[in-house]
Amino acid sequence: MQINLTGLGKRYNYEWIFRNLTYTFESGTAYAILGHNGSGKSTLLTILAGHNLASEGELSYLASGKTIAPDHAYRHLSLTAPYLELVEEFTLLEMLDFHTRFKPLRHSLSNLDLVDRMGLQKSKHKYVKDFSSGMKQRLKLALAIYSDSGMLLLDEPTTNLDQEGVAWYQEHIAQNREGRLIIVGSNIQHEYSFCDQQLRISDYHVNLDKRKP
Ligand SMILES: Nc1ncnc2c1ncn2[C@@H]1O[C@H](COP(=O)(O)OP(=O)(O)OP(=O)(O)O)[C@@H](O)[C@H]1O
Repeated sequence: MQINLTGLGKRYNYEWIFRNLTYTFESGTAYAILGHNGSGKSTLLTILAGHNLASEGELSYLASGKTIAPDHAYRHLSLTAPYLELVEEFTLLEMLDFHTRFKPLRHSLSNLDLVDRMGLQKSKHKYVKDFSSGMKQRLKLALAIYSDSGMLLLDEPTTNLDQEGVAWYQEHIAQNREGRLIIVGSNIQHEYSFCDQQLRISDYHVNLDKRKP
């Protein structure tokens, strides 16, 4: 997998969030998108995921050397983000049945195998709405990490996780990163410490001072 960005820019109304972003993301590499609150990390991730449109520039996806149409990119990626909701009315097993109908799991794992990997055996018949916030986050992460996708986009992946949950995240990423393109939006070291490359979104902010005569 490869994502190529050329002169990418995004603005909301009259406010440019970033501009002139030219960058290549490649399989086998993990990237951290870094920046302070409100700097545009989530905005860039939603554009990469095809959930949001750039205001200028070009974005292209390649799989095995072939161009993928942007509206088909979702087939190759999995995403987790604080704003993405689980189906609260499902039990854990119902949630996994629903999800894996659209996105099968990697390594031919069964849904029960995934329950084991999450360490949520005792909660398999519990409604998602009754999960703690840390259990919900672990479920969201597991669905993303264990989906059979070449691109893994993780926005603030350890939100609501305690120390044990963070260790679980690090362990399962390490076991499932090989050959994949991973992009983490974060400003917390333990979320992106495994990443090979760092992209500072603030390097692409429009510096208004520079435009003054
Ligand atoms: N739909 C929207 N309409 C208008 N402005 C928006 C919209 N979404 C985001 N913004 C603005 O874009 C900027 C970047 O927001 P974004 O959520 O991408 O930042 P972030 O780096 O992910 O922040 P955080 O670390 O707080 O999650 C902010 O100023 C935000 O208010």
